[in-house]
Amino acid sequence: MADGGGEPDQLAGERATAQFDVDGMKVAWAGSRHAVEVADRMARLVASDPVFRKDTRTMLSRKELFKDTLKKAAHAWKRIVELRLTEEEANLLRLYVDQPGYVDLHWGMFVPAIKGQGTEEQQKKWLPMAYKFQIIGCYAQTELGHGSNVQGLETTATFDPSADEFVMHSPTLTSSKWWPGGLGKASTHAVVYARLITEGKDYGIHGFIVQLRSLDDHSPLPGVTLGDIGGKFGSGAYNSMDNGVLRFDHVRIPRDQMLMRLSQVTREGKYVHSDVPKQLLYGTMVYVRQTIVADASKALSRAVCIAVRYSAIRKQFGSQDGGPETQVLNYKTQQSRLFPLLASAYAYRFVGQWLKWLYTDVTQKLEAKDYSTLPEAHACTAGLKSVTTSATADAIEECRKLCGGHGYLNSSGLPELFAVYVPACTYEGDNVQVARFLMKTVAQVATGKQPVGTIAYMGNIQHLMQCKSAVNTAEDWLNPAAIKEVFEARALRMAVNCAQNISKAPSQEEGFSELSPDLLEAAVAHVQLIIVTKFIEKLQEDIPGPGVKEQLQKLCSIYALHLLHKHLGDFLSTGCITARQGALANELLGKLYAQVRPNAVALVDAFDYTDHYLGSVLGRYDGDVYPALYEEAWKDPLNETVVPDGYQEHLRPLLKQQLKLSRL
Ligand SMILES: CCCCCCCC(=O)SCCNC(=O)CCNC(=O)[C@H](O)C(C)(C)COP(=O)(O)OP(=O)(O)OC[C@H]1O[C@@H](n2cnc3c(N)ncnc32)[C@H](O)[C@@H]1OP(=O)(O)O
Ligand SMILES: Cc1cc2nc3c(=O)[nH]c(=O)nc-3n(C[C@H](O)[C@H](O)[C@H](O)COP(=O)(O)OP(=O)(O)OC[C@H]3O[C@@H](n4cnc5c(N)ncnc54)[C@H](O)[C@@H]3O)c2cc1C
Repeated sequence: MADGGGEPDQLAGERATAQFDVDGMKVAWAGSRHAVEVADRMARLVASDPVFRKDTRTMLSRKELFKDTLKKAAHAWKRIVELRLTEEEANLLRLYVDQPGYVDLHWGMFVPAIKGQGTEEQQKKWLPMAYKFQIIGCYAQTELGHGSNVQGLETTATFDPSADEFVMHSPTLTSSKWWPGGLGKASTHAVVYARLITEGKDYGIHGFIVQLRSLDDHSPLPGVTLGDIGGKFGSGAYNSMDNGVLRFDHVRIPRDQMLMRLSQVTREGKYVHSDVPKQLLYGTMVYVRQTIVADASKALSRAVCIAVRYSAIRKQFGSQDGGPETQVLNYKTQQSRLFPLLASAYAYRFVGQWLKWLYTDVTQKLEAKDYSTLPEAHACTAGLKSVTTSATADAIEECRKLCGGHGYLNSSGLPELFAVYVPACTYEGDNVQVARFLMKTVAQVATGKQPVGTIAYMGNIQHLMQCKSAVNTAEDWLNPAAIKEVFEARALRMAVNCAQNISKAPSQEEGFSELSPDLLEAAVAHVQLIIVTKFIEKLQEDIPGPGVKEQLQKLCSIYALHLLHKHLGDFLSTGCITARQGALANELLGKLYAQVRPNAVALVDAFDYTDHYLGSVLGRYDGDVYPALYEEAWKDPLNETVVPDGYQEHLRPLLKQQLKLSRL
């Protein structure tokens, strides 16, 4: 037993109570036995390499942190090349290095933008250089004056037929590119979004590949002003990233650096639009939003892993007769706050896996010039991105609170995790696009068109507008069909209500604007239905391993029923359930929490995170929390001297003066 009541063996005891096969759950979480093996190997590779240490990261100055990020990125690349890692392995290695940096944007947005919007010829020219890191790229879309409103961007790319070149220019202060990651200090190139002007006409926003820095000495090219936009929220955290500012003063680039898959400018300056839909301009955002959903489950599962393990270690208050103190995980309030987050981590994981499949499917269809599923892919990625990121940010903060005071220490890993994660709510936009898609679908259903995919349920309008839930006992809520029906009815009724109210407005745009808060709620209901449905569908698959499916069934019920409890107002006001049925759902939740309790530690073990990746003294696998907390404190630079800097100037004179006064 450790000093002061911490019991490392406590977690071994917790693991012994698990009622399922943890290895089987690891496979369900990772997606396949192969995925577990690769992830495990890459996580250990990173954890055992001293260059990837991150335990003092929050104590570094911004400059030190940035240099450390450059070092880690270069070292990661060296290992990738030396070990001839596959793309899958390399992606995982970067994930476990766990330090935001220019490489995220290079691989995550620059390369996909060229792949999605470049012609075959352009891909052949630029991608090999990007793949070998002969150039470093970023994605320069947002400006000081406009972020969400992409059509409002002001940077211009004016074609000069006499030189066969585009002239890139920043005409106003607000047209300065502002925010792009990797732009400030690292990138040599960018995909820049600018208004295309040719033959005196403005054709709107298009993408251009622009070289920004010399490949010899990294200095900005003539006419290019570059810098970092300054420190960001939290210590360590996203400050490792050089989010940047960029201005152009009549910078010339060759015509063939306009990304020309969607539209072209001819040698004479004629603008030609191809048969590819113009929405593909936003294709990189669909791609990256899909990865952001997958990242949500990673961030959430890390926070939950820390909070569950620590809650099993931490004890507060004894029994009335002076018996042993209670693990805080045994408090019903702790369970009712923590277990829905545990269930959400699994729910987001499975919806993320499905979304990856959807994206791959859409990409294959686009290659075959079938654009029919693009609107649904856009709505799903935008909606899921928005719902999962905001819930995850809230959940990380909730996990911090669930760890009490120690959760507020940097060494718990939770403050930095929150600070790194929270901008995910902001970048890549909000939910309004989903609502537009829903309103279009409602209008199409009214004309008799049968919707497909995630909106197929809307075709069942006759039933869903009128049905009443048949739930009569708490256990009836264990039936996935009962859950699905009420989530579908709620989402459809909220969408139809919005459509009806919009139709009463003087114009559709006014209706949209007036009802946008309600539209947002309808969009959230639709997205929550998708998450619940994909979890239920996952359970229809063959899931090997004793007890694994049973645990997932419990988590699925918890995920859905906690949403029902949280949004009870929606379910009641749309008449989908009665107050009694709502109370029964809550009753079942309490029972499910008790059933999850003995499995909680094993359920977070199934995430298979190394202590390095978790980066938390509270979430250690061995549970030896108190000695680690104690040891971490002494590493703080403030403890380098016993008497602090500043004592002679500010403390000593004060104390002496007070002493003199008291002697008077
Ligand atoms: C690697 C990890 C780190 C990530 C770092 C983050 C990087 C970034 O932040 S990059 C910058 C991201 N920027 C944004 O996300 C901007 C957010 N803004 C939006 O999404 C806006 O709503 C935006 C741009 C779609 C509005 O576009 P605009 O053309 O004015 O609007 P709109 O008329 O609504 O849309 C036009 C059509 O395109 C469709 N559409 C919009 N977006 C997409 C899309 N991504 N894919 C397919 N179709 C789309 C709409 O549904 C609409 O279709 P229809 O005409 O059939 O109704
Ligand atoms: C850490 C970080 C990294 C980033 N990386 C990149 C990058 O690599 N490349 C890049 O180009 N950009 C990047 N961005 C920029 C990011 O994409 C934008 O911040 C984002 O799109 C939001 O735009 P904005 O900041 O202008 O907010 P605004 O659009 O000004 O939004 C402010 C508020 O207004 C609301 N709002 C805006 N329009 C509407 C509307 N039509 N209806 C209702 N409400 C609305 C928003 O929801 C928000 O609440 C990054 C941002 C961050 C924070």
